[in-house]
Amino acid sequence: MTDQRGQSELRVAIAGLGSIGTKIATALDHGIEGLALSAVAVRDPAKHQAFLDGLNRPPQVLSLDQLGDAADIVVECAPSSQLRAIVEPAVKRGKAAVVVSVGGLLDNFDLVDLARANGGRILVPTGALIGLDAVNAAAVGTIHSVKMVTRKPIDGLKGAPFIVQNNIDIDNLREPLKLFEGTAREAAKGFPANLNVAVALSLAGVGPDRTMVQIWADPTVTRNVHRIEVEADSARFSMSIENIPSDNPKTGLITALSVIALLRKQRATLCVGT
Ligand SMILES: NC(=O)C1=CN([C@@H]2O[C@H](COP(=O)(O)OP(=O)(O)OC[C@H]3O[C@@H](n4cnc5c(N)ncnc54)[C@H](O)[C@@H]3O)[C@@H](O)[C@H]2O)C=CC1
Ligand SMILES: O=C([O-])CC(=O)C(=O)O
Repeated sequence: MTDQRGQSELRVAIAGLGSIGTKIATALDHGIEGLALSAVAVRDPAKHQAFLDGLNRPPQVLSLDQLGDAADIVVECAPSSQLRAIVEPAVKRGKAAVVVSVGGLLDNFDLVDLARANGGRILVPTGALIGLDAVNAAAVGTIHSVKMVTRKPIDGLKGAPFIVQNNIDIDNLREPLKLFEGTAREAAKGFPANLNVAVALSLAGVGPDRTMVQIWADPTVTRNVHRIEVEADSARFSMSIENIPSDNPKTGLITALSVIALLRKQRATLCVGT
């Protein structure tokens, strides 16, 4: 199908139909200007059959490595352990990969070179965070420091490797406990399913080794709270966001919406924000 500008519809594939992936699939099925859902990859097809049958235009169900053939944009919404298996075949074929498990990108950064060599692209949405447009803009000048403080309810942190390895009991907390203070790179290792936002912030700004992060387990909050402070030669800004957890308590509801907003921009006539 072509639009009024003679452009053909962009085909989108989704890898992983969990809390984020199903919302993006539904939005595409309901209609995003110039885009169509062409394929999905799931771990257990039987589990998702009823959902897929309920879509107006059910996509093909393919393996992870086939998505780059069936789509122009492959959206990664799976655990970070699958990042390479999803992104590599797509960018090798010169396609775009939208990455939500952005923490996993740090250990697979050669994928950026691979994309560059093959005309592919890697797009990181703002996700569960706020204000990466301002951080991007400030980074065109000089950023002196970026600090982030994350507070999450206990369920949003349970099972994180840093907590398990250090035998920290967070189940019986009555007061906020600072679990971690360090760089975004270290945070991504210790909290791979909880701190993607810190890595996205670092890639927008001063990188994973200069972006400083605190992580608190906080039994007094019901939302995933992120506060950012940036000091730059163009501006000083503080931003905070209080995310309502989705059916996956580690994942804020706004994350899927951020990806949908990014997808809308791919073919929108009016684009607002960088
Ligand atoms: N960038 C950001 O701001 C944020 C990123 N995330 C990250 O996004 C990713 C997805 O999050 P959710 O949707 O909440 O997770 P989820 O656990 O709800 O969904 C992940 C899905 O991937 C599927 N999956 C696992 N292995 C697969 C495979 N080999 N092939 C196909 N599908 C497979 C699972 O069955 C599950 O349905 C996670 O890595 C999470 O850490 C989460 C929140 C914010
Ligand atoms: O960054 C993440 O992985 C998730 C997160 O903090 C949120 O949803 O607020």
